[in-house]
Amino acid sequence: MAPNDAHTALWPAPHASGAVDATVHVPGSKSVTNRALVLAALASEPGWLRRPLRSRDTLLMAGALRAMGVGIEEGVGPEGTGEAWRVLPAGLRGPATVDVGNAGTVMRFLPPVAALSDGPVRFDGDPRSYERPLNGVIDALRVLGARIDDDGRGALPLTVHGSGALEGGPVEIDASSSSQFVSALLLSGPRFNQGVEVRHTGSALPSMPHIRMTVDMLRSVGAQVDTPESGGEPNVWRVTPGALLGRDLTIEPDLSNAQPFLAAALVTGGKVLVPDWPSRTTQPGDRLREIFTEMGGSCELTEYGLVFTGSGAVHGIDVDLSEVGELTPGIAAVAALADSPSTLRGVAHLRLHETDRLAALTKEINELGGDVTETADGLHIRPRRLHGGVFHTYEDHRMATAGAIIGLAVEGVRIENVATTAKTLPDFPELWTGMLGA
Ligand SMILES: O=C(O)C1=C[C@@H](OP(=O)(O)O)[C@@H](O)[C@H](O)C1
Ligand SMILES: C=C(OP(=O)(O)O)C(=O)O
Repeated sequence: MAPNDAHTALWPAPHASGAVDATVHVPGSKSVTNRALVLAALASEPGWLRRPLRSRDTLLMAGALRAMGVGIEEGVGPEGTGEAWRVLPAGLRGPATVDVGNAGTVMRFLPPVAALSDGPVRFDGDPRSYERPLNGVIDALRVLGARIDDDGRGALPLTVHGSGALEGGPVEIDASSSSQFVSALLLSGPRFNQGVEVRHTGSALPSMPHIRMTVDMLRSVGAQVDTPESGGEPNVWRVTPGALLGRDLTIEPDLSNAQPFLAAALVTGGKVLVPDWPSRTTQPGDRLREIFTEMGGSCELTEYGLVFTGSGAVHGIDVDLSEVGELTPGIAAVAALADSPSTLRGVAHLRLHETDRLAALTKEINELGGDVTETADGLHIRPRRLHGGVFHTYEDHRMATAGAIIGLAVEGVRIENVATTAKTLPDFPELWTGMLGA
């Protein structure tokens, strides 16, 4: 295949001839892997990441940290089992160049790290990365003492002129367009001279579980973090300055990437086991147990993992997805196959994700004969009999997996650029056909 053919190639989405019955080993979490890499890079001693996700977003994060002088070596892990990365923190260096691709975690989490380096760090990325909001991070870093050159749009490309340290202290931001602004400032906060106090001042903050993930992971490497939940003021997070420990961390499976496989059990009336589903987690994908149960399935968390079983019936749902926005494309796909209408709410910020997900889902499901309308903050989905056709993906991994869910139930769906799943799940086509026993 010529280099650009992958972008226009059409993948015939497999149609399920019966109920699926499979065990699917889902690779590590993108959000946990990229936080673990940042925290290990900022630590005062080496650490291990076991079973890290190796996908475009996490390889970009590792590459960027290496460019700033951090050692990230291939290893087999302290017990000699499983793939692992050994992270060797070092004085952060500039000049360096960072390619963020279209990874929200890389473009938001790394400018604060770059502010701690001893020289200029240039950030650039895919065309879409220029359109994704970064103003919360840029403005906050300037208030906290950083020098940043950008073109004044509050977005990429930009250069952070690191001076070896950052003063830190209190800062107000409007993070209503992305929770990643808050996570970004908290993750590097222990290394700022005064730590950091982040006060969110805008309208509702999305993706709260991802902020809890940031706080949990900071605490697990020894940081002191005060949060609204720990008795602090609403919308205020405070991180005390201090050294971070190097940890030996095993990365949980990516529960948002487990979504299409659970959806397969739901829409085919089958059964899927996802091994190593954590019994306690901050990942938003854990909410699927409740959401897909309401949509017609049932699940059991066993010693082997999560067993999700479809009943043969798929019901519509009325749900606020503001906390778990990244689950929207997969839920919309299932809702398009349901026996009653759905309303998905609280996700206006998805217009600023990998693509405008509300517009993309509406257009692509309707082009297969569906009846979806956009609302101010979500989607109305009235199920209709769908037909085959091309499902465009707009370089959005979750559009590709949403199209694959529909393809299970609708013959003749062809997914454009299924390779875009490499952002977080490079093995998707193989895992999908493996699940179907093909
Ligand atoms: O911090 C994270 O790892 C993420 C936070 C969320 O971002 P938004 O708050 O921008 O939706 C989520 O959608 C994204 O997939 C991952
Ligand atoms: C919104 C997402 O990614 P990002 O980390 O690029 O924001 C996502 O994975 O659904």
